[in-house]
Amino acid sequence: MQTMIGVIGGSGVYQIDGLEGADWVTVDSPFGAPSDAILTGRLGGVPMAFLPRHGRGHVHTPTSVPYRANIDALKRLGVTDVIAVSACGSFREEMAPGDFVIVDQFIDRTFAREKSFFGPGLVAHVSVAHPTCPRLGAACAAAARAEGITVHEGGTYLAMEGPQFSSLAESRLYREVWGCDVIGMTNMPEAKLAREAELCYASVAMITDYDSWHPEHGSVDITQIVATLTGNADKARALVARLPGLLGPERAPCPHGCDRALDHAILTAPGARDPGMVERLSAVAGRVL
Ligand SMILES: CSC[C@H]1O[C@H](OP(=O)(O)O)[C@H](O)[C@@H]1O
Ligand SMILES: Nc1ncnc2[nH]cnc12
Repeated sequence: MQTMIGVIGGSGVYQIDGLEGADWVTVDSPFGAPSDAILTGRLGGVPMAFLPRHGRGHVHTPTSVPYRANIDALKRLGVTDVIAVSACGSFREEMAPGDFVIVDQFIDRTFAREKSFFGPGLVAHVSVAHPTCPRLGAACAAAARAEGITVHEGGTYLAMEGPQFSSLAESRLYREVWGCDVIGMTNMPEAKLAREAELCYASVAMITDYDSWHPEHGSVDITQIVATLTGNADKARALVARLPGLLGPERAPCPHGCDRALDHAILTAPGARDPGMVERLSAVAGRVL
């Protein structure tokens, strides 16, 4: 099978450079319009698709990002591996602004978003015990190291609804009681939906600030975040440029089973399935429907 890398660019990452045959394509999805057109092309001989999560010009809030349409559209284009690049606050002294963290766990505190492609008439339950792909995460870590980026492998991401940043009490709770490492507003339900769509998903958290727990840094300051974002975005683009060489054009089945997540997940009997739902899920779940 052929590799196709999908990159979801977060705050500050609205385009990537160097794609051969670069073309912004509009992809229709039964789940609505994606955040923007998708930049397609080839990098290092490997097909790539880039989608700015908030749209060019940053028009979507973390709540209004059309997560289902985005993942469905990437799947329709043939993407096999999704790299999510996201600005995050840090709960750890040693995870400093400018560092990257390869996230491997999440606590999902979002509450105002559609979290599944499935529903009445087509019910499915996938496991997200291990919501990211270790193979893809290791490639991102290797790419970061090759670029001289300080990278921490493994970390728990607290996904909050936003758009306001956390209170001091919330920040302390997430850090001291729940043991989280970073905080952001967008990787959930994105990671859950990628798993439902049988896509390998890795999350690269780019630290912009210390959230509000840090006694010497005080409240989260958006001006400081934006200043750090610019440097982080350049590093993220350099990391992405390394991925084709690390992943290669040919792809074996995922050793962790991300691409087979739906093997036993659908509970609705074939004769009881809603034909409209089956049609809507033709890209996400077509392999097993
Ligand atoms: C720019 S600060 C808050 C904003 O940045 C992050 O977005 P993304 O994850 O898309 O990089 C965070 O989740 C908030 O949406
Ligand atoms: N401190 C923070 N909290 C939530 N999302 C963020 N994105 C960047 N910094 C953040």
